[in-house]
Amino acid sequence: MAVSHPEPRGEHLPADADSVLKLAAQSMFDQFAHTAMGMMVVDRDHRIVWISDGYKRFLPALGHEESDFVGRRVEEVVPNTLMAQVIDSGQPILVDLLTNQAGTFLVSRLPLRNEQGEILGALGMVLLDHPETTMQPLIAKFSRLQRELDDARQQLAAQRRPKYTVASFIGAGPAAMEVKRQARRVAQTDSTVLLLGETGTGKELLAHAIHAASSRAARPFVGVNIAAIPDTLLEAEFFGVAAGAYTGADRKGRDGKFKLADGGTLFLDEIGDMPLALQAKLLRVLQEQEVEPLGSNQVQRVDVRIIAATSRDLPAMVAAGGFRADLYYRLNVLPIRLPALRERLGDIEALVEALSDDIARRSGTPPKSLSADALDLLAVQAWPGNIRELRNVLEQATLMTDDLQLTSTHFTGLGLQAGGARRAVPAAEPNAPAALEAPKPGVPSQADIKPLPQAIAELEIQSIRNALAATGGNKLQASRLLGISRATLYEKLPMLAKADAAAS
Ligand SMILES: Nc1ncnc2c1ncn2[C@@H]1O[C@H](COP(=O)(O)OP(=O)(O)OP(=O)(O)O)[C@@H](O)[C@H]1O
Repeated sequence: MAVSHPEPRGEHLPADADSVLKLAAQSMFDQFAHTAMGMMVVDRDHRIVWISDGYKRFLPALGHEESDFVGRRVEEVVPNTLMAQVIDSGQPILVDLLTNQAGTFLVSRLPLRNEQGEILGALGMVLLDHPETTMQPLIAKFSRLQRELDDARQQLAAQRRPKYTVASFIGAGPAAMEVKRQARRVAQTDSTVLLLGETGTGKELLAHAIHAASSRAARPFVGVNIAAIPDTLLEAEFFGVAAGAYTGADRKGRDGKFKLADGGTLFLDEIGDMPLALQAKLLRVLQEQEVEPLGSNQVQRVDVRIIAATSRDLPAMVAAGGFRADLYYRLNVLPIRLPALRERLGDIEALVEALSDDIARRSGTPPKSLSADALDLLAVQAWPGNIRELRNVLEQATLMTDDLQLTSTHFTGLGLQAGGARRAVPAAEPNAPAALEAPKPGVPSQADIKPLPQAIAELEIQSIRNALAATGGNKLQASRLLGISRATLYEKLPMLAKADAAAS
């Protein structure tokens, strides 16, 4: 297309390419600064360092004043912005629509680099502040999609909101009070916390509580049970997968747990089960606060507080070469040891009350009280599975009867014995047919014969129960005894709960 230009008067363009480019860049910037509705500059830590005068008029709608806007991380004060993505990826977003409570805007975002090409930050421009008038159909569709996305994000945030506070950790004895004191103290810091204790002592509950009491409470709490994920998938689960790195389900790329927990807390449950190769990578992430998704050669900055937990003896694992010493010291900054239930039996009554209320609320049944002899019986048990086991026993006793008060008989029926020992309870058979003929001594009667799939399933359930009982609930040890992977054991655990429910 021929364009007629007025005859240049006076100065000409500089002759060398470098100067021409500099001139072009300067002119473009001046032009944009003039015509754009607003501009902002953000540094590589996502903090806003400058906004133009034009931008300031959006501040009231965003709910901020200049003094509490400049200096903040852009994603905290501009909902739905992609400035952070531009900085982290180094890729510009030349034209985009941004919608938030201040309106819908046509925006452009460019990374800012130094002469070595390193990212220093990004420049954001609001090109048009009422694009709906000129781009109506596109905007309508975009606004609908954005609303749907906001709803989905809110639902996700609600799911990730902490479920427990420090007050949810029931117990008023000295051991429980000390745990709560330590939890409140570490919540005030941003350091790594290591929760140590047997299975079922409340490590996950406490991790939620520490997050809820910390300055990160409004940001996500993301939990990963390392023992439940096959080793081959752990790396992708932690660090994510870059788009295009794989075919199939991960083709579009996927954020890892570190990224999902950005700004919040990442709970690494069963850290003692982490394979050695991944321990080295985790250590690097903790030191650098940067992750590199699989199949990408770009790092993403993350700001994550780690709470790790284990029921295993980490110093012994370090000594045996199964856990890296450097990672152990990195994690063991603020250790909290959770007492086993048998070390705080004085809390049983308070725990029973809180757990019974919770069971009643969840099952929609009236809350049940416990007689004194029932409490005495519970107080002499060893509780290898700790509070989780206490809860399961209460749940089974509650579902077994309509009585509003549970007595010791309800619990002896479940195998609990006065001396604290356990009697094996045969699995109930609600649909067992009546005996067809009198059994001959030494020969099984026909009524004893079960369909093979049922017999196999029962044997499987019983073997898993035995392995868990023999290892005090340690799933890794139990899976080793059974000769199956931890992941397979976790897949099978719901069968046990189903069998319990069917038996009661
Ligand atoms: N102090 C407590 N007060 C009330 N409930 C508790 C307490 N401790 C644990 N629980 C309950 O016991 C169950 C097990 O707790 P949790 O999952 O936190 O234990 P854990 O130590 O993380 O177990 P694991 O090591 O097996 O993952 C949960 O239902 C939890 O709510």
